[in-house]
Order: sequence, then C-alpha cells, then structure tokens
Amino acid sequence: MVTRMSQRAENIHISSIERIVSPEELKRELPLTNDALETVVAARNTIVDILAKRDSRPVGFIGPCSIHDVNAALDYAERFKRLRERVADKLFLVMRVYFEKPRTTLGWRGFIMDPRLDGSWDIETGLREARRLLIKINEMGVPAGSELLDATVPQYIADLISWAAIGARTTESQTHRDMASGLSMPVGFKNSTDGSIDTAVNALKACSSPHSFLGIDQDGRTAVVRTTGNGNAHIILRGGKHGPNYYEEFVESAEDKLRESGFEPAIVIDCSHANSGKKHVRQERVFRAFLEQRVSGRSSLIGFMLESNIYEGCQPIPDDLSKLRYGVSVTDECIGWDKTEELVMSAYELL
Ligand SMILES: O=C[C@H](O)[C@H](O)COP(=O)(O)O
Ligand SMILES: C=C(OP(=O)(O)O)C(=O)O
Repeated sequence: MVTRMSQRAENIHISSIERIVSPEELKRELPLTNDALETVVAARNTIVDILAKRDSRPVGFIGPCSIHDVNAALDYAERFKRLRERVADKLFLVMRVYFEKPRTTLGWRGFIMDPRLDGSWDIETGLREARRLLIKINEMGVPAGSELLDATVPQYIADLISWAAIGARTTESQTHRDMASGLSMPVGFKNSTDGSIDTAVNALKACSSPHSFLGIDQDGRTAVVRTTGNGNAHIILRGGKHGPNYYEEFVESAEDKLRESGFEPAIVIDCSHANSGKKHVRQERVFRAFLEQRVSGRSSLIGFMLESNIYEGCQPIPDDLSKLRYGVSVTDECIGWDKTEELVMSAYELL
C-alpha cells in the first residue's frame, strides 16, 4: 500500500538537474574582445539606422539554417566576409549564425542544445563552443544574427549578437516578447506559422514596452528582470500554412497593420521557410520579387533573409557522423555558396 509519506508531488518527470557554468564564468573564460565589440556595436547601429531609414541600404540576413560544424561555419564566414565587403556600399550583410532550432514536432534542436549531434545534450559545451565561434566570427568583422529561443541563452551570448530573430513558433509567446523587450540589439519577429501578421504586429507592441519577468542574472541565480522596452523591432514575412506572403498585396496589408498600430513600416522578407515551401531552389524567386518591389520604391522593405550554406540542399543527420557531408545543412534546405554570390551580386547591380 502507498503511504501518504511515500507520495511525491514534484520532479516526478525530472530525471536530473545539473548545474552548469554561469554566464559570468563563461564570459571570464571567453571574454568579448575589443575587435568583436566593435563589430557588434557598429552593426547594431547600422541596423537601427536602416530601420529608421537613415541608411538606405537593404540589410541581408544570409547564412546557414543552422550551425552544426564549427570549421564549416568559419569557412562560410571567410567567404561571407569577402562578399559583404564587395557590396558594402549598397547592401549591409549580416551572417545568420543560428544555434537554436525550434521544431514543428521533434528533431535536432541545434548546436547549443546538442553540439555533438548525437542526442547527448551537452548544453554546457554547446554554450561554450557557440560563444567561442561567435567571438571568432565577430573578430573577422562579420556581424552575427541569430534566433533566440531559450530565454536563458542570451545571458551567455547576446553580447556577440548584432540582430536577433524571434521565430514563427514563438512570436506569440509572452516569454519571448518579455525577453525581446530587454534585448540590446534590434529584433525581428516572424509572422506565425499560420500566416498571421497580426501576431507579429502585436509582438512589436508588446516588445516596445517595459516588462518585468523572472530570469537569471550573470551569476546564474534566479532574478527579477525589469526591462525598458525595445524600440528597434520589425516584422519578418516568412509565409504561412496557406502559402507565401512576399507578394505586394501581403506587404501592403502588413504596412497598413503596422501604421494602424503606430509603427513606421519596416519589413524583412524571408526568402526561405513557408515563402519557398522549404525548397532552396525557390528562394531565388522570392529574392527577385523582394528586389523588384524594393527597386520600384517600396521603402518599407528594409531587408531580406536567405538560407545559404557552402553547398546546396540538406542532409539528414546520419547515425555514423563521419558520413556527414561537409558544408551541407542538417536542417532546412539552403542555397549553395555560388548561388548566394550570384544573387547578392545581381542585387548589387540592380540597386
Ligand atoms: O528553420 C528551421 C526549421 O524550419 C524549423 O526549425 C522547423 O523545422 P521542422 O519543421 O523541420 O521541425
Ligand atoms: C526557424 C526559422 O524560421 P521560422 O521561425 O520562420 O520557421 C529560422 O529562420 O531558422
């Protein structure tokens, strides 16, 4: 017979809780360098200027769907650096350096959560190696943009991120709106997976106001976090379950909704995800439609996103990791580097 004293009311489904390095300890081990800080501050200021239309260059968020191999990420960053310098007078390019992946149901959750890609969930190593990689990329002069998914992660890496995304699956989440209201960098909110633009506009309203919520401090202790609100936020059209939303009528409708809510329209077109039906070959079509609208004077379109890797396509994560193909996405399909260069250079010619 179960006695009352043997019953338990908590941690029934918890198998373990392990302490890890605190944000402060990790930053002491891997400090922000002056060169990296310079990249971050300059890029954030430029994106703020682009949002406010003081800088007329479109911003491009380009890079892998997810980082899974540090060497391939650095190889990509070298190519990216050369390309971004070539087009810098007409385009401002930020590398997608995405470490956290939200999933529709199940799947690999990204480099921070599972850096070895084998289900070992060595999150402490993930945080450490993500921070180390971000320092190197920023020291090269390449600014990084990333989706912020776990509300604890920013304390470990946000000082190295120049632009953050809140994804389609979390734009409506109070936790993510609270978090975004305290972030130091500009933030893009995706429309939700059902295609709702209202959800993203509501997120802008929420995120531009102050909030108080529970988080951790730099020592890793539970703390009340009070924010001032983040006025540097914008929406990202990524399509939804009923199809793409990069066409003019959707952009106009988004502009109207933003104006009605008191925001000067600033919109990024995501050329991937539901705008491309997750087919890398369709990203070009979306990109060209973005360019056409932009060149014909639609100044609300302040930027675009391309999912790009060294080689095109994607691959499932094999049980034998030695069979992973170098430079190929392990999440969504990406365009390859040659196509990336071709698209960016064609935009450069046109702008
Ligand atoms: O960007 C990546 C994916 O679109 C997102 O993480 C969802 O992926 P899934 O539908 O394969 O789970
Ligand atoms: C997950 C992503 O996008 P979305 O939230 O639009 O699905 C992404 O950009 O990696």
